[in-house]
Amino acid sequence: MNQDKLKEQVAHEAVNDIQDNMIVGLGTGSTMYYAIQRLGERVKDGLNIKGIPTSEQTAKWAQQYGIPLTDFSEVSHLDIVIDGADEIDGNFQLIKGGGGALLREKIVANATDQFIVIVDESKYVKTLGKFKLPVEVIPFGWEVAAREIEALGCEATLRVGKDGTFLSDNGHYILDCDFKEIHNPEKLNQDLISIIGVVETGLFINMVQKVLISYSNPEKIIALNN
Ligand SMILES: O=C[C@H](O)[C@H](O)[C@H](O)COP(=O)(O)O
Repeated sequence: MNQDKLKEQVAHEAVNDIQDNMIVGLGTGSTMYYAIQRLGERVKDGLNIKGIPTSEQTAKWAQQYGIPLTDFSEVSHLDIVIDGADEIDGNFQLIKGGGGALLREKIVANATDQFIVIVDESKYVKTLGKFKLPVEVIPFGWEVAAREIEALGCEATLRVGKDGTFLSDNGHYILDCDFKEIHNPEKLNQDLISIIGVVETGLFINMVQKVLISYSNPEKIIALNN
């Protein structure tokens, strides 16, 4: 089975957890696309929910599929948040931000006690770090922040988009940091966040309640509860 099919299956499974009257955090990325599409079908069939999107792209898809949206001016707690990830390890620690949405994703994930992560088998790893860790930084003086980040033991590359330097939805830059292997994600997160100019990191530490992983051979979805 190809990776897109695995993403679709795990996304559909997660959407089964959504019930009437819930406030739902909607993550970002290609796996979430399938969840948004499926959720839109359920809304069409009468499911009454409101979503909070974690990116402009997700907001567009939600509108396209007829999902009513709300925001933090109306809501302070979310009943459930569903999101993809770039890597997850056996301790439920995550790397996110491959799509640049890590800051809003972390704000939304922090506002629930039901943060559900959906991944295909390729994202479930023994040690985090093969995927370059996205770190969101203020554009002014980003070079200084990058040098301090590199002093922690990585190579930090400024992300480039199709129109030049990539800008997050919040108007910030993203540094993709190649640590190779991250053995103490909690400490690294602390060290990074204490650097002036760093807005947020793609390390999601002790935030996940449940992960759903789709496998191809044999075909199955495994749920791990934290
Ligand atoms: O910024 C993007 C998000 O953190 C995504 O959740 C992550 O990159 C996974 O995306 P995808 O489902 O496209 O692999």
